[in-house]
Amino acid sequence: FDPNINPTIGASFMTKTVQYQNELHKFLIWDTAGQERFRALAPMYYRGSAAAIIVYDITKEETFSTLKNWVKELRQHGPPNIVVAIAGNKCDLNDVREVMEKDAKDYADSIHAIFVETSAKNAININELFIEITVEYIEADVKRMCCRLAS
Ligand SMILES: Nc1nc2c(ncn2[C@@H]2O[C@H](COP(=O)(O)OP(=O)(O)OP(=O)(O)O)[C@@H](O)[C@H]2O)c(=O)[nH]1
Repeated sequence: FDPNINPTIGASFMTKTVQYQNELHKFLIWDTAGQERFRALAPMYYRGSAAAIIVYDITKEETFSTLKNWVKELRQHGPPNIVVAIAGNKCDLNDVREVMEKDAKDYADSIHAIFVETSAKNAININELFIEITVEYIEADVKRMCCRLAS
């Protein structure tokens, strides 16, 4: 975590490896810029993706509304089997919270998305988020394989 990080220009790339059931799973991550002026670039990155993490700021209600637009866009133009996860970030700032955890969780459930509140600053629930995505991706993959074998 770098408190003085500059806003993302276009997109930035990073990797993260998580361990789940004695296997290592490597994520190749495109962090797309949040600013509206870069919005048109996002499809280049989510088009071939296995998962998308949509992040809002629990201290800013408007970021939760923007998130809903991203969900709509992903559903319309993203890969059909993409795993969607919603992260309510900055949960270390609970005293200035504007988005209730229950409201966000109810919304995530309604669209069958993974939901966690995170703090990039205090490293809360970051690994858990990636583990949940790993589990959902593996389960979906197993289902796909079973369908292929059955047909
Ligand atoms: N308190 C707190 N501040 C955070 C946390 N995560 C990010 N920030 C701060 O929030 C600001 C924005 O963080 P960014 O990572 O640039 O946010 P972003 O949404 O990726 O922005 P773009 O790069 O423009 O897409 C920075 O000042 C960060 O230091 C967190 O978990 N807790």
